[in-house]
Amino acid sequence: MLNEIQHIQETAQLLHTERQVEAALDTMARQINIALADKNPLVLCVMNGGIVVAGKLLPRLTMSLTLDAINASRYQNKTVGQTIAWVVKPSTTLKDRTVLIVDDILDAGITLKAIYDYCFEQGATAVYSAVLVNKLLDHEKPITADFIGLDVENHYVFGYGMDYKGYLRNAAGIYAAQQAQSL
Ligand SMILES: O=P(O)(O)OC[C@H]1O[C@H](OP(=O)(O)OP(=O)(O)O)[C@H](O)[C@@H]1O
Ligand code: HPA
Repeated sequence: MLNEIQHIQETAQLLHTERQVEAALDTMARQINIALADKNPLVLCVMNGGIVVAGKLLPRLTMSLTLDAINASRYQNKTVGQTIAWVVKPSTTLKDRTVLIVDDILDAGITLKAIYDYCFEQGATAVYSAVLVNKLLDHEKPITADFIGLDVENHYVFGYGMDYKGYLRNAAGIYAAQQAQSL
């Protein structure tokens, strides 16, 4: 496995540098600070991928807020999505709260839509979403995010929380994985 990960890392194409990602996070935070200034939001970090984005975004936010996490996993460390496994649900109540869902990537949009619906089912009054990366696909998605950092073309990407088979979430930039070879 580690040979494959090393190969993926060495052959990857850099799409957005660390500097570009940090600038995108600044812009997202500015927009969120305006939109949610007096909303006392509950920030829901979508584990695991959302952890880096949430960690980088939170110190940039200036309103009063609380933090919780949800773990809805559709890819389960693979590169093709399946049905969603609800691994962890938030421990705080969403009732009567404005929720800000924070995730690393909006790909097909199935995960975000399911979490969005879940928040309303739990009694949230308003639900916003922020994703660092929006993958450009040639078909409609069930949901769009309110705050988007960067667009990427239809590659399998990693870095800034996004994984390749569970690895490379710590890459300090956004990279496109080239086709994996049998190693
Ligand atoms: O738009 P979609 O096609 O539904 O995919 C996006 C979701 O996939 C990834 O999560 P994953 O299921 O890989 O779990 P992870 O956060 O633990 O990586 C990512 O973090 C998003 O939550
Ligand atoms: O391109 C991706 N990379 C990492 N995780 C993902 N989850 C959905 N799409 C992706």
